Amino acid sequence: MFTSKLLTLVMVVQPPRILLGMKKRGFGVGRWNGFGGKVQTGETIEQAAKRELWEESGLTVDTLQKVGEIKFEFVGSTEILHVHIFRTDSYNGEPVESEEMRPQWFPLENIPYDCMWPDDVIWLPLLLQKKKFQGYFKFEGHDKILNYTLEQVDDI
Ligand SMILES: Nc1nc(SCCc2ccccc2)c2[nH]cnc2n1
Repeated sequence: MFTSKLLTLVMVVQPPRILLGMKKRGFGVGRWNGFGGKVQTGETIEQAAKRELWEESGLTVDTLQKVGEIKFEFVGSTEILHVHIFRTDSYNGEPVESEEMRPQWFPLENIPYDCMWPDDVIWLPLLLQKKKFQGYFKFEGHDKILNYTLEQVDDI
């Protein structure tokens, strides 16, 4: 019996650069990632994505593009992480460090995949090509992908 946990992830992309945050604590600590977290009761997934982006980076956005959904299973856990992934090319404000994240711009030609979740190198190129996708990754621990599926979709 698996339960599902709704999470958001926002990738801020302004070619030729991408804004990532170094996770300072909690789940995924020590890895560069987009900005996101849990969906709270009473908010939509998109509202949660905008809230988490603001809380973690200080940025506000008018619009987010929904680009993907990935479900993550971790061996030994009955909780599936259902991550809704968004992209934005425009924002208001300037990135500021938070308790959770230290933001930094990276050239798209030099994304620090070695210091990110190991699945990111598989799906992030689709986001950068403005494709829409749906995926499933099964992890053993936080470093080893046992198997995965990833497909492009027309609508997400
Ligand atoms: N890129 C990426 N992100 C996540 S969790 C994203 C959602 C999240 C969860 C908790 C705090 C902040 C953000 C991953 N999990 C397994 N592979 C992964 N890849």
